[in-house]
Amino acid sequence: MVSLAHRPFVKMNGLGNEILVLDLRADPVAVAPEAARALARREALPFDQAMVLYPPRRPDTAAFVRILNSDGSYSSACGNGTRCIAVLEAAATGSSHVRFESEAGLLDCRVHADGTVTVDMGAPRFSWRDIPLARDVGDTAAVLVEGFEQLGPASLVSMGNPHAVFFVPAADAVDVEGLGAALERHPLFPERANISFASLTGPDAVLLHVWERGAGRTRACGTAGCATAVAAARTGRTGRTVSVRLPGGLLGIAWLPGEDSHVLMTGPVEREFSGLLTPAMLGEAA
Ligand SMILES: N[C@@H](CCC[C@H](N)C(=O)O)C(=O)O
Repeated sequence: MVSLAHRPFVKMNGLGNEILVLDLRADPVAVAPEAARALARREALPFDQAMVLYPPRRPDTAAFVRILNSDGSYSSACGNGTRCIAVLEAAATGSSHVRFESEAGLLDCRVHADGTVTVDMGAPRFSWRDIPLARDVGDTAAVLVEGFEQLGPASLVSMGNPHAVFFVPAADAVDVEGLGAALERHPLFPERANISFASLTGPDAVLLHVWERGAGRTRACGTAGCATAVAAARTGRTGRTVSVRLPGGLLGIAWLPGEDSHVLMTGPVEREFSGLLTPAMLGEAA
């Protein structure tokens, strides 16, 4: 495996969701799960997701993006990370309209004058095979999860990655770590799942705490914000335009009209610092 030492990185965050950007378009190499885990250590470059940019596979995109969680596993989607790479690409090209491709499909991004970014996150998917679930559970809008019936039904949805959303009376009071870790690996979810706990705080307003697959509790998760807004609208709790407040701040989510319609996510990003990866960060001998 080729070392990543001396490659450039940019450390960013999207509402406190810690994002490491590795642009490998000029010299593409695979990022092994072990390298991701080494980089995510507290003494290296702690991140929730690494967004790794590879040369585009389609002429109408800026890059093909691979996404790694801090535990070294792969994801097909990361909303907060997509806003981060959109801002970098817009700054590099001078264009406010940027498009990427990921395993989940095309990601159309608009960078606004105030620095916020809107990403077209694609259409939610609701069938048990698409999420995926271990078996046909009937209506995925409301599913009692075995062993966790006290939480009430979960709304299950794929935003390119699997999500279970529990609507609870007080999301602030939930044991996110305990329940999230157990539910992430529940047998109902063969590819594990991102676990959200949401409370309605007003008309079309939701408070959200998230346990992320492969990263644990995070200050924000863009795809979970989308999944929660979709689940809230689908179950009649809200309309299709929802404000989602996370510990890291606010996301605006709009699910366009129609069951097959796309979800637009808007929120800010922060660029923190940049540099070159060192052997020490990668856990390699210098
Ligand atoms: N933080 C992300 C989601 C990251 C991927 C997730 N942990 C998974 O494995 O599906 C976001 O902002 O969407």
